[in-house]
Amino acid sequence: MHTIKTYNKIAASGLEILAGKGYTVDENAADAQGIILRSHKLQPEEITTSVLGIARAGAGYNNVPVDHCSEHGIVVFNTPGANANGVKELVIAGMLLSSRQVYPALAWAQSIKDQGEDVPKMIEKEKSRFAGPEIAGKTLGIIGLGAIGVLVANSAIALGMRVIGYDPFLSVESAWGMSAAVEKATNPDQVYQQADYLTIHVPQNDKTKGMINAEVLAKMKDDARILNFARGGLVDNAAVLAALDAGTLGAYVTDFPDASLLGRDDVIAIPHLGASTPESEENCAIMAANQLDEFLTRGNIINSVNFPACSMPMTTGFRLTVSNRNVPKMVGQITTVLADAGINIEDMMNRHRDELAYNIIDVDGPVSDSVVTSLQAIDGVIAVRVISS
Ligand SMILES: NC(=O)c1ccc[n+]([C@@H]2O[C@H](COP(=O)([O-])OP(=O)(O)OC[C@H]3O[C@@H](n4cnc5c(N)ncnc54)[C@H](O)[C@@H]3O)[C@@H](O)[C@H]2O)c1
Ligand SMILES: O=C(O)CC[C@@H](O)C(=O)O
Repeated sequence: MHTIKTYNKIAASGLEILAGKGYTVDENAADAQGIILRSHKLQPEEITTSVLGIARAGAGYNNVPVDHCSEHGIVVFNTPGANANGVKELVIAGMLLSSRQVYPALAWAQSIKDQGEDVPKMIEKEKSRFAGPEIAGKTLGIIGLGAIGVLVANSAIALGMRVIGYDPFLSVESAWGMSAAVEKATNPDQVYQQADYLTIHVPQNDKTKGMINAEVLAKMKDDARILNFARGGLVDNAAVLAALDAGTLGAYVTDFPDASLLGRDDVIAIPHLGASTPESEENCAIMAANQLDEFLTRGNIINSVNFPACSMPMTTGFRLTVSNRNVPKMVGQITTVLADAGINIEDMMNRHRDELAYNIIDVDGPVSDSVVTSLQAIDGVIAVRVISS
């Protein structure tokens, strides 16, 4: 049976699924076939040649060396939407915290602890320093209308806000789930210019890194508040600090603070708690465990970030999976090897995504080592697995 190596604290409900199916789950495993992790920044040298699949129990996978995995035919999974509600709730809290100055107000209240009977009088006298606007009637701008962005949009509408969102790759699922009251921007500037609150919910990648920079900040209202529950690298912290110092930005709420952001009343620094709820942690762990099990035991790919979705029920007791570069004549060469070995294909699925393709082939009998060697020898084939039930 397979071994799964874990990094970070993965919810027991997910690990129990794997243990219940006979997997060995071990944070010290040396030659695991699967890895489950959360925010651990996985290095290529930590991925042994035994690894077939890696499941990120969460949405963002910029801590996994995906290109390296693709080169070696390792399938990387994430758990879309599984922690979206946890993040949404903290985003709403972040808007309220930054608006009503809850953070400096609480700190001040604690600071007068030794003032004895004067405390109630001081509170009434000083409270006006911490007044702040309500969010109802204000405009929330959202960049990225995926699992989290849509939930935030719908909740903000329910709280009486006007919501304008931008997502050039809006999925059908997001469109179905989003309130019709959400206004669709055709470019991000429309969002930046109108937002009283701006929240970003996009993945961090080469195209989005540093997207909130001095140029964007210059387009925003002077008292706008920015919320970043996506990734630290999306925001240019130096530009944010300069805008806060210049009084051209109201506040910055971030789940990804670095040292430069700490110790200020106008920065609400949260230690990456967006998905730290029992519900989100369990949802992510269960989804990650089930996807890894489906892949390791049946070769089915669900919610991969580098390979195409490809799954079908096992029609025979003998299955082959082949990953290959997405170039012409691969299927022909693979099926020829099987035909030459007298192996009959009962069912087959071939899917591709960008530069990679994946084949599930159910055959009528055992596949010998020499057939596997012939398949591996085809130029463009990355990995071959034999699975039998
Ligand atoms: N703070 C936390 O604990 C926490 C938890 C979950 C997710 N996250 C982060 O939030 C991100 C979003 O999570 P999600 O579950 O909503 O992911 P998702 O994949 O469901 O949604 C991301 C959306 O961003 C859109 N997008 C991509 N590039 C864009 C661009 N340049 N401009 C506008 N939209 C763009 C996509 O089309 C997609 O709809 C994750 O990638 C992760 O980094 C953080
Ligand atoms: O595992 C976590 O706590 C954070 C997960 C979050 O950053 C994500 O991208 O899903």
